[in-house]
Amino acid sequence: MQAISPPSPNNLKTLVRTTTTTTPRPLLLRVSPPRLVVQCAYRADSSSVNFPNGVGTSRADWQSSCAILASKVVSQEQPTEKTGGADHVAAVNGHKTTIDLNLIPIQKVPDNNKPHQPPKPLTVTDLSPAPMHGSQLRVAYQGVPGAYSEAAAGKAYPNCEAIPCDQFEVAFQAVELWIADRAVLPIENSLGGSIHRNYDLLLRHRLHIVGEVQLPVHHCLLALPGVRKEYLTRVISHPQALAQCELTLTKLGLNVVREAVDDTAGAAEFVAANNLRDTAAIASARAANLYGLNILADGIQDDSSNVTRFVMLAREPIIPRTDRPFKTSIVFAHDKGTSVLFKVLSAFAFRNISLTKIESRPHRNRPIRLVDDANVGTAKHFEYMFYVDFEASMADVRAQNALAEVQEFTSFLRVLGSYPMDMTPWCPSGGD
Ligand SMILES: O=C(O)C(=O)C[C@]1(C(=O)O)C=C[C@@H](O)C=C1
Repeated sequence: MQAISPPSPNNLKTLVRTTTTTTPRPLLLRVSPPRLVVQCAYRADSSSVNFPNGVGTSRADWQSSCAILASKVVSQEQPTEKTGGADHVAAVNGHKTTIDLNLIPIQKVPDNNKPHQPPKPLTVTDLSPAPMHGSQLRVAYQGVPGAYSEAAAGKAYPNCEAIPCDQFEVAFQAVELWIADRAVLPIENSLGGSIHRNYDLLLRHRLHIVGEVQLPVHHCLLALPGVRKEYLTRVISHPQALAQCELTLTKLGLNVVREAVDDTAGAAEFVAANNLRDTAAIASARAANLYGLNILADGIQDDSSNVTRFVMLAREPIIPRTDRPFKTSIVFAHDKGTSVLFKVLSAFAFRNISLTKIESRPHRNRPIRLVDDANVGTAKHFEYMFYVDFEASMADVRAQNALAEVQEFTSFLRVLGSYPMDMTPWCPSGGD
């Protein structure tokens, strides 16, 4: 198996930005230094139930504690420092005063199969907040047109204006600064696993998850017209796409260098714009169409039911309901690391609430906990933030009680969102 070249930030920027293609450019914002924003959405009062000895109470204890805790849910959002601000919008495509939000999808000219010249980029005067009435919803996504995230934005919000952003962080900021109304971001893939960057950004920013969409991801191997597999020395794509196609690439005899770039469609654009005859891109059929590439191989994901789950983010949460299936996403931490994990998870198990996802990320504020033992030395435990998705609405009393109990065992708890589950019929061959 070939090693994937580490994505050097400078190279990545160069890859996507030095192209001369006529497609819309992604939105670029200057990103402020990372700050951890911590807020507690649910709290119990000070008369909370304590478990003697920390661990090891019986199931009966747990259940009675659940009943006691039932009345203790207090919804309270702590005021936190706002991330971003108008002053953060400064560097856009290398210019201080110009922002490029070319939003109109490229149309094909039927006879020469070349894209139209795109409309003129928008300027800084277009940075005013979105008009609330009679206008299209503006949806930020990471990548360039033809990216799967753009397709996910279209699935989540048909007829929206899709705003390309060069990084995930920029998509968050676009919503915070009212440049966009929503962001649609990948969070996990059935083959490649979690998109960790977005888990970290969910915590750092104050946006709310207001929905999810699951998009079948159907990858193609794209190259310039006339290029054959035998000519290839390199395959470029988003790291997730490379991971999702690794076995198939090997089966196709493509034991060539893999190189990671910012997004799949950006890879296609790069191959086309630089007339690379030794390089193929993994991207969607739509990207092939947009950038004038041929499809050398179709459906090259290692599993035909390859699906990426995206979350929709907004400045305000939606009001949870109980008349349709809802999911709730939370993040929590505890001073004693993983030792409370069982207690937290049992709060859901005892109420028959199914968990759909558990993820852990390093606790950036306190990554290591030292435990001294005079006899044997010092144990160095890693500390985590735990992300859990469960199948219940926050309007459901079971979920409220479960969270009241969870906060008893956690030093930090935040509800990231309670939102309708994507229940669209299963259609894995649906393509991109
Ligand atoms: O590069 C793209 O086209 C994206 O939309 C990003 C992304 C991802 O981050 O996982 C989205 C879906 C696919 O899983 C591959 C890549």
